[in-house]
Amino acid sequence: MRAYFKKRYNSFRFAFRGINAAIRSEPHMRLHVLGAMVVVVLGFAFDVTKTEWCLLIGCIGLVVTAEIFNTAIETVVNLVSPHYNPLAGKAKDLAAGAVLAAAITAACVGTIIFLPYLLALAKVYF
Ligand SMILES: Nc1ncnc2c1ncn2[C@@H]1O[C@H](COP(=O)(O)OP(=O)(O)OP(=O)(O)O)[C@@H](O)[C@H]1O
Repeated sequence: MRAYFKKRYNSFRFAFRGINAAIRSEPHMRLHVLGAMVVVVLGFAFDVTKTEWCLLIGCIGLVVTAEIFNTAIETVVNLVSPHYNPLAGKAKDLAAGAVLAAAITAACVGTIIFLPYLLALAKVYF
């Protein structure tokens, strides 16, 4: 039983090490984290609804998860194909495309949620 919990504990430790490695080594990941912080601050500032929080948190999770998978794929590709290979390039392009698709989705959701709040704020001042 003790060995079981130690194994589960180590699995979490390795997973957090992976997230930490992505934040430390990937400038894009740091940009995503910064973007997530801005979204959370705006969420509190505009006092968004519970449903809107769920959508915003879901989008943050989607983008961060896509970036971590992208980093993992890039790392494996660099390991198995350090020299030029069209398939290696395709794998990296696909992984980067997944991040872009997630980021576009998040940008659309963010615009739909925050634009009405921003317009209402603009009406108060102008
Ligand atoms: N081994 C390779 N063979 C063929 N094309 C490659 C190879 N490595 C990279 N490429 C091409 O160069 C592009 C950029 O690759 P790179 O490894 O610099 O990733 P990146 O997009 O700069 O990632 P990041 O900035 O997140 O590290 C890839 O999307 C791919 O088109």
